[in-house]
Amino acid sequence: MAKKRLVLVGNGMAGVKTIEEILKIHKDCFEITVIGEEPYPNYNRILLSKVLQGDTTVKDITLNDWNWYKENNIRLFVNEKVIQVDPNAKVITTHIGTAISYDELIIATGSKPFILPIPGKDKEGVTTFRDIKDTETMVKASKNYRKAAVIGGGLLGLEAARGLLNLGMEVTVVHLGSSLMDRQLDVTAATLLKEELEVQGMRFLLEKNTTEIIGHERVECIRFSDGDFLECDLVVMAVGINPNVELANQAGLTINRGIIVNDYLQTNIPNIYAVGECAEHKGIAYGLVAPLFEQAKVLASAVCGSLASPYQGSVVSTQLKVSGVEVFSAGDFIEGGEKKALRIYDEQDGLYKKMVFKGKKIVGAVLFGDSREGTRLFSLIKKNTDVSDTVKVSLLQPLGGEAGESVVASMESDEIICGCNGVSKGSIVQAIHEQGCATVDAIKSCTSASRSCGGCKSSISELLEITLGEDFDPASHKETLCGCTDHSRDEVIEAIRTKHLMHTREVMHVLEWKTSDGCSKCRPALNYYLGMIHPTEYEDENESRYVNERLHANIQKDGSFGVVPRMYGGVTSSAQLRKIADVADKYNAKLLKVTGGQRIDIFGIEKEDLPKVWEELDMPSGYAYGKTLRTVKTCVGETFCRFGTQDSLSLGIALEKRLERVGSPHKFKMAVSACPRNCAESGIKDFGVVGVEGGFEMYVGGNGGTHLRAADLLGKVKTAEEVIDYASAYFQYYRETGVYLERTSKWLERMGLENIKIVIENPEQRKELNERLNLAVTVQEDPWKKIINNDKLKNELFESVTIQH
Ligand SMILES: Cc1cc2nc3c(=O)[nH]c(=O)nc-3n(C[C@H](O)[C@H](O)[C@H](O)COP(=O)(O)OP(=O)(O)OC[C@H]3O[C@@H](n4cnc5c(N)ncnc54)[C@H](O)[C@@H]3O)c2cc1C
Ligand SMILES: NC(=O)c1ccc[n+]([C@@H]2O[C@H](COP(=O)([O-])OP(=O)(O)OC[C@H]3O[C@@H](n4cnc5c(N)ncnc54)[C@H](O)[C@@H]3O)[C@@H](O)[C@H]2O)c1
Ligand code: SF4
Ligand code: FES
Repeated sequence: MAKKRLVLVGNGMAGVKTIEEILKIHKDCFEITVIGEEPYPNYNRILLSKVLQGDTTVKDITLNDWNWYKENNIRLFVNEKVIQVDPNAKVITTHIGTAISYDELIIATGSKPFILPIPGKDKEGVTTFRDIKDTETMVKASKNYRKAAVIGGGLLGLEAARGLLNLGMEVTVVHLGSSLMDRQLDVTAATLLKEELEVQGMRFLLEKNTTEIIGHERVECIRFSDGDFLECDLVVMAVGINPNVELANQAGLTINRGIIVNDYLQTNIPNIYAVGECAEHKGIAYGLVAPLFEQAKVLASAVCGSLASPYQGSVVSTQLKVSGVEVFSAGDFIEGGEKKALRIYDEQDGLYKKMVFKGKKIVGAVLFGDSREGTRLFSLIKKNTDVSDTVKVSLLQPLGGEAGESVVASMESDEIICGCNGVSKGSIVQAIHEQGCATVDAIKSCTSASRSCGGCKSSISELLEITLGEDFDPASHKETLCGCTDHSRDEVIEAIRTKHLMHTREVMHVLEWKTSDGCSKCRPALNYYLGMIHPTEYEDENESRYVNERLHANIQKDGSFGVVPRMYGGVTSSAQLRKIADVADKYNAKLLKVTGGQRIDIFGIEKEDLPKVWEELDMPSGYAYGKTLRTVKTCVGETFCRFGTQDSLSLGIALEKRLERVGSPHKFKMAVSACPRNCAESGIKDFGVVGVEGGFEMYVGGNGGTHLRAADLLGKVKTAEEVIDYASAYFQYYRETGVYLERTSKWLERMGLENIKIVIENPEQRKELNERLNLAVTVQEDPWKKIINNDKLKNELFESVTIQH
């Protein structure tokens, strides 16, 4: 008997997933034809954000390559757009006249980005962000132009903006509403998100309605309804999507927003189905892959005539794919009426967690700053679990109770680990036991987990470790420096040393980086490692640093900057205070604030005024923005305090002078207290000193921030000189062995206190560490002075801002 002819229009994520599911059920049931308008085989659209951000390449996001179609006897037509369906003759026709008959037809034409219907929308330099072509347009623009405006502060707009920042552009996100990601976040989470992204260098214009795109051939600026302008030479529209129903309309299918389908994805015309973003089920057209893949499974069963369970709609969860930001949102996250919220908000550390309950059930959640509980909460929401017997706040802690315990370990077998592909913990454990999967890639091949957004990779890796126990081979789960390379941090360091590599580009070239320019993760890390290894030869690459370090000041919420001059040991003078007061008045500072590190922060300085402020202050930079020694906090000590046993002020000042300016993997905070009353809080510092009878105790690995940790005792010495000797060796050892962006609290736990002690207590090694640190110290120069004395640098960094009124 001749096989039935199955035709798929749309070679995208939902359509091809349906074909994969069909092949799993009946490999040879159909003669399959796929027609796609794009010129590529099926690729992972989700990862275009990662391509733009420089974490992967177009080559690496193919889901099914050309061979896959051949191997499965699928006829593939690319670069062809289907323009007609004749449901009576059961024939489709493409724009170049290819006519194909079908018995069953699946329409999976996805969505079209919404384009604001405003004058100038067709100008050169205006793009959407939907496919490979758009991504390439943006990458190309970033090579020749500098100022990008992203219209739309939703998931897509923010991921695009992060990518453009990584490509070196100045990026302003223009958003219509008053808070970002308004479809996924409440106002508190959106505010925290905005603050975090501003720190990363993104600018925002909220409550702005774009009315015109202005320019000759190419965009030069955009105009808003309130009369303001924003200069830009690239505009990315990310203001939502509309189901692509053009073809369905022509075919006579019933349409609302999308193509109306029933619980088996059938349209109103027999033998025609719709799946993915183009389909509308019970009034909803979904825009995330998890529900679309659920639809694909149901449709595959239905088309194959298997007993399919009906599609009943989906609860969705989202995560923003921007490194350094953890945001999670699921279900119905806005409280009110019957829906009651439970919130935890740690304002100081920027952690926010909210659950929304309706009766006995949890119906929605928002997490900011720490999204580890997202998988569990989403599972409870999806399963409609009765949580009335649970202490609700415990839902935001790992099940085992112990903070830090693995969330994955405490998950039930039927809980979902890979949200995109609907793969449970049980299925992954089964693949490990029964199919011998021992790596994340093997799990991906066997179960599809981690095949889409990749957000579940770390959980899968953890599950492998838990399940395989001693058989777990960490080498096969080697953590690479970032997605641009297969090399780990240690391998990169080794290559820099042995091959004497001297430039980030050289490292990328010699180690065959997968991206041409690296990304926001590897560039700053390479810049640090190169400087640490070749202190006297390497020339720091300012452009590889994050914005605060590049501009040597702390960017604030409103785009102005905070300036913190150095005050050794927290000691100042009336002359310094007068200068600070004068500068604050002259440059309209909005706030003068004593910081937690005992320094004065001058807030509200405009970017272009920074060099003048520094010049007039005539004080060294306090490095409040730097990955280096921040401050040495001191108590007044024996000179003034009746309890003091040591001179904490002199020691604090000496330590600060010894270690200042030298780069480290992350910020490094110190304190010296002159007695165990510990007024300088030495127990929560990276290196803290406490004066005791007959000497000093030295404490290490403390942290008073998000991951609160009491410091461990490193040892006791008799003199201030010995403290400086130990502290310097400790700092240098951290510089040499720390992973970039790893605080000492984590580093210490990774290395083990005893192992660190063996090195630091060894006089020979301590001497060598000090010598290597001396070398790094010799090349340090005050960055404020350097910029003041260099007109070129000054102009490059501090030219005026782009927003005009
Ligand atoms: C940059 C970006 C990042 C994203 N990140 C995430 C994420 O992190 N998580 C998540 O869940 N979702 C994410 N999404 C959304 C996700 O990619 C989509 O939901 C998913 O791709 C939709 O699948 P689809 O098959 O319905 O549509 P598509 O993948 O768009 O496929 C439709 C295909 O049909 C083709 N086509 C259309 N009309 C015709 C025609 N007449 N003839 C022939 N071919 C035609 C189109 O060219 C296209 O290739 C992201 C989207 C983008 C753009
Ligand atoms: N990480 C992820 O899950 C992810 C990433 C990217 C894209 N996506 C999906 O891709 C699709 C498209 O994303 P999106 O962000 O464009 O859609 P969206 O609808 O989620 O967000 C669009 C945003 O643009 C704003 N907006 C609307 N009109 C505007 C105007 N005139 N000026 C300024 N802002 C305006 C809206 O308020 C909204 O916040 C969505 O389905 C999304 O879920 C998901
Ligand atoms: S730590 Fe001791 S010496 Fe220092 S101020 Fe406090 S009480 Fe005085
Ligand atoms: S959660 Fe997206 S691939 Fe697993």
